[in-house]
Amino acid sequence: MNELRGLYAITDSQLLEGGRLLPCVEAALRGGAKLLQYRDKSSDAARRLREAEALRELCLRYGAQLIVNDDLELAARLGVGLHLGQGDGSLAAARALLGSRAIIGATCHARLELAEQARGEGASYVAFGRFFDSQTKPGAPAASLDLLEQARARCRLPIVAIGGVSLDTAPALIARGASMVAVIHALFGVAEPAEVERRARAFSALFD
Ligand SMILES: Cc1ncc(COP(=O)(O)OP(=O)(O)O)c(N)n1
Ligand SMILES: Cc1nc(C(=O)O)sc1CCOP(=O)(O)O
Ligand SMILES: [Mg+2]
Repeated sequence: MNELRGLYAITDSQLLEGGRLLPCVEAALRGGAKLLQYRDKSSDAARRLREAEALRELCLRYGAQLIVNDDLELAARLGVGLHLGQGDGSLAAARALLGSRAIIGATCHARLELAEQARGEGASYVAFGRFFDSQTKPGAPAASLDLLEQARARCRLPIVAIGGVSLDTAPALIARGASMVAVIHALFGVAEPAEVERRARAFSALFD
């Protein structure tokens, strides 16, 4: 499995509507994204399956890993990774179903004890946030850079930082111990795939 370090791109159905999903995701992968999360809150199961299959194919082509948000059944059907928030179901059950090689991530907000628990239940990475103002999820609980430093010191899993991550804010997160930065708006909130690729390259270069 690839090292969990670098850009973690997360899709957004509103930002990527109108046929933009695949060209913009391909641009992010061309720009070096290592993980791609399919985050779609709709209940259109047929479309979700179709889109996730297409994303799995793209990830395969670019050597990246696909993670499905929230939906254990879809992740199991496609044989890909899964991200679970608090309240999205049992991490231990997901690990049992997806197997030891699957990448499974857990939302820990700003709480170190949740990271410890997630590690015990088989998480591959822990995600903390939101670190900055987020256009995508403005109401997510806030986390501080100090928390990130404490997590780095105490937590033996790769750490994902999320929430308001931009090319301006990412360097501080990486300096304080983030293994990956998870980005929606600052990556996909632009019109042209070429600009998505440029931004992905710039995020990826922060990890060199
Ligand atoms: C990498 C990463 N970190 C955190 C989240 C948030 O998960 P959750 O709290 O379950 O919220 P939703 O994304 O489901 O709205 C995430 N998706 N990815
Ligand atoms: C999906 C999500 N979860 C968060 C958390 O803090 O758990 S913040 C967030 C949104 C991230 O999008 P953007 O890069 O546009 O801020
Ligand atoms: Mg969730």
